[in-house]
Order: sequence, then C-alpha cells, then structure tokens
Amino acid sequence: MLGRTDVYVTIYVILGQGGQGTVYKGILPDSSVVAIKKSRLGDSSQVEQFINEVLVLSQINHRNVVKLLGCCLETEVPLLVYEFINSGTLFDRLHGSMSDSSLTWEHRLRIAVEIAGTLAYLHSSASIPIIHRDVKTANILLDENLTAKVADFGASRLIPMDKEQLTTMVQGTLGYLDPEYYNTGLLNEKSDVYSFGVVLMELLTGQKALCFEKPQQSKHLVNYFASAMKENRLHEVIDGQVLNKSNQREIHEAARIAVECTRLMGEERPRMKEVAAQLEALRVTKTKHEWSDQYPEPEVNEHLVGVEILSAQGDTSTTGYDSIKNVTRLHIEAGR
Ligand SMILES: Nc1ncnc2c1ncn2[C@@H]1O[C@H](COP(=O)(O)OP(=O)(O)OP(=O)(O)O)[C@@H](O)[C@H]1O
Repeated sequence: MLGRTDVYVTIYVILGQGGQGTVYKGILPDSSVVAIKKSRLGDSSQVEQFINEVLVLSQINHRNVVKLLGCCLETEVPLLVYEFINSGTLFDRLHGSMSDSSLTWEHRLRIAVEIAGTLAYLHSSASIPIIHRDVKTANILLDENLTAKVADFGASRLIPMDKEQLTTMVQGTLGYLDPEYYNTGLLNEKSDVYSFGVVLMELLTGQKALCFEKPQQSKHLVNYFASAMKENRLHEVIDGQVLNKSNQREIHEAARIAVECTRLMGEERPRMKEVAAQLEALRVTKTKHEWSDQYPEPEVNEHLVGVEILSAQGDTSTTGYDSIKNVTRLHIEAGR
C-alpha cells in the first residue's frame, strides 16, 4: 500500500467502465503504470464496495490476485489504485476484440488451474475465508505471459470463522450466478465453485456464459454443456480451435469437472481445493505423456541389452523416468 503520502498520478486513457465506476490507465511519478478505479460521484453503495475491496485485498498476497497499490477513500470521489495488468481480460481473449487462436488448450488449462488454485486459497488458506462472489471471465485479467490475475473484489465477502454461510442480498452476474444462492440468499463458498464451473465451460467451448441471441436450448452455457455431455456429443460444443487427438482425454476430464462444479445443489459440488488438484493433475499427466512421446521406453530389442548392462553397473534409472520426475516436480513448484 502507498500509505498516507500524496502521490500525483497522470491519467491518460479509459480502460473500461464497470458496475463500480470507471477504470483509467495512469502513470505514477516513478514511471510505473497503474490502473485507477474511480467511483461514481455521490453513489454511497459504490463507496461501500470500494471500502470492502480495500478490506479484502489487504488480507491477500497471492501471485494470481491483482495487487492493490493504494487507495484514496476520504475524497469526494474515492479512488483505488492497482498494478496495471497489460493483456486484457480473459473474456476479451475468448469473445472480444482480442479473441484469436493464440489461446491454446495448454494456456486455457493453465489459466483454469491458476484460477482454481486462487479460489481454493481464498476459501481456505487466506487468514479469513473469502468468497469472491463475482467469478467470471471479465474479472480475470491476463498479464504478458497470459498468467491469470483474479480481480474485482468489490462484491466479495469475508466469512467469520464461526459461520458456514451468510445471508446476503443476492449479487453476481447472470449466467454465472449459483441458482441455489439466487433462490435462498444463503451464500457459501460453493457459489464460487458454480461460477468457476461456468468459466471452465467458457474455456472449453469458447462460448459466452449467457448469449441472448442464441436459440433457447443453447442460450445458457451450463444447460447446453450439460446436455451435450449427457447425450455423448461433447465434441459438438468444444471449441474447434483447441480439440485435437492428443488432448481428447484431458478435455473430457475437464468437462466432467465443469459439470460437477455446476451441480444444482451446492453440497453436491466439489470444493475448490479438489477442483484445483484435479486440474493440476491433468497438467502434470499431460507433461508426462509429452515426455514419454519424446523419449519412448526402449523396445524389447538390442537396446534392452544396453539398459541391462547399465543396471548391472548399479545405475537403475533410465533417462525418461528421471526426466519425468524432474518435470513433474518443476510444475508443482511453479504452481505455488
Ligand atoms: N488492474 C487492471 N489492469 C488493467 N486493466 C484493468 C485493471 N482493472 C480493470 N481493468 C480494465 O477495466 C475494465 C473495467 O473493470 P471493472 O472491474 O470496473 O469492470 P467489470 O469487471 O467489467 O464490470 P463489473 O464491475 O460490473 O463486474 C476491465 O474490463 C479491464 O479491462
């Protein structure tokens, strides 16, 4: 945080307009680029959301959460200052002006792992459990390496340790909103699990969560996706840009996880921790497969003789095996 110092910011472009106000790109005197969120004049509920965001973000230090650098809450128009994330939102990459084929399945799976890991951290590892409450692709920013940064904590809630769920005014975004929370007003971590399931479906299909222009049966991604899964026609809904022979198994498994996350009853949905572990396992297995394709096990022929000679000399490892172990370990470390 910047603390109580006067800092002059040069504002030079509008990045976007959200429910909470306008976001500008700015530059600090030390030349660092920042994003500045400005509340709408005279809207007290927005000021409350700003204060909430400061409260929540000051509890969090995570590489996949956008960093809050400073705030200015006493002024007539409150401001929040964040690190600038320069490659747009996941929504824009998938559906907007930035949509292109550069988002491969490997990128999408890694982004899914990063979001799932971040939500698992918010739900169970942060000092006070946090429910984001507005998980959607428009709230996932991407940096130059396409690393995901979860943003927009204005609607999030800190859950007191002695409470399993909270009664709140229902808030969220259509298409991502947990139907159980919508009907009961009872909020718990499983609402984020539902919204994450929708994000995973978006990554798998390249389609929007809710698309009014589409015919009734494909308007809601969750229903469309779940019936395709049930009727064994998943290939019809998966983004043609990502599906190929070598990733069918992973895509099918990721689709199964997405359907589990969007179950109608919250208690039937998995926890984010389990989801993150299952998706991470898909990535690790993928790396293993890639390595074994590159360094195939020796066939039963004269090569085997060589291996036996090595074994007799006390070296029982093969290149492929050790390499696989190293790669797996590297990925787990990088995922922290
Ligand atoms: N830290 C940031 N770095 C770069 N761009 C940002 C940053 N924060 C927000 N933006 C940009 O500003 C836009 C508006 O952000 P904001 O969070 O206010 O709105 P939203 O998520 O689109 O809408 P809502 O708040 O209604 O959910 C985003 O879509 C994004 O393009």
